[in-house]
Amino acid sequence: MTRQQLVEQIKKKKSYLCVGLDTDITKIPAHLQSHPDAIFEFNKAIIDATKDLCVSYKINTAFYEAHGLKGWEAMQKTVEYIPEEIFTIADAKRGDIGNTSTQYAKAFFEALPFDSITVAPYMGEDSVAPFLEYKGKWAIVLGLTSNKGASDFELQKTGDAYLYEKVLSTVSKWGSPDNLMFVIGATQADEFTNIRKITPDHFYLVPGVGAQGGSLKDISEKAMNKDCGLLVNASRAVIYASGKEDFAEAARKVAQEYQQEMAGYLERLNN
Ligand SMILES: O=C(O)c1cc(=O)[nH]c(=O)n1[C@@H]1O[C@H](COP(=O)(O)O)[C@@H](O)[C@H]1O
Repeated sequence: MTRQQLVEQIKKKKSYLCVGLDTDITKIPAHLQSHPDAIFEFNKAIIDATKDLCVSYKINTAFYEAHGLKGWEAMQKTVEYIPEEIFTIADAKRGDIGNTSTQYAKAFFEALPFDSITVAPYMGEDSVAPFLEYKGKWAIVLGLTSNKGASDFELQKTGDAYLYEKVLSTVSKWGSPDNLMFVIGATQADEFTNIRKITPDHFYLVPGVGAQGGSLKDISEKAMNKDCGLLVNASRAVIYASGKEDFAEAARKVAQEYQQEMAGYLERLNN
């Protein structure tokens, strides 16, 4: 998917919501747990209930890989079920020496039809480059993450800048705002303004609202750019809104609350 197509979807749906399909078999409603294709059945119901409210789905591959071959099959069926116009993210956090990254890129961009993949930048340019060679596909590189461990490396100073600042300014030269995004945790509100200064044009994938307590308001007010420039992810807050038979309606209700709040921030952008 191109940047222009993504921006059009955001405008059309008045939403920059990404629903995270972190589908944990132990957390899905009891009546589905014994289904032979439980993960896909759950995802299908969530997608049907939320697809008009979000512009992206993020499949966290860990929750699928944990089930071996059956999990990979559920992942494939899920990504193929997602409507064409919705941006798909393989949250796989890959990155290795060049020839290995090339195989990861084939796995997620050719064998599976994802639009994008999350990538760790620690091994440098040759580990990220293979993900940037596909037209219409994206690498989403970890910038400043939402977790406590972000302070172990990302928020350590190297010279007079934080390591994450160096990652943003260096990695942004490896691709363009048309094929490269950054992960910025919603819990890192103090840094949003600074981050936008370093990378004014890039899209950010922003996880950490909902269960991790990050603020949609903060990120939207401080880090939106003229194209919106944000995909805000919520996983548990949406997909586990109810653990009962009404799980899909409950997910829709939460997604709708996010979408309506987002419509308000997008409206301000236009004025
Ligand atoms: O790359 C990610 O998606 C990611 C980066 C980050 O800094 N923090 C973070 O929570 N994530 C992912 O975003 C999702 C957040 O899930 P919830 O906290 O349930 O909304 C999970 O799939 C995490 O693996």
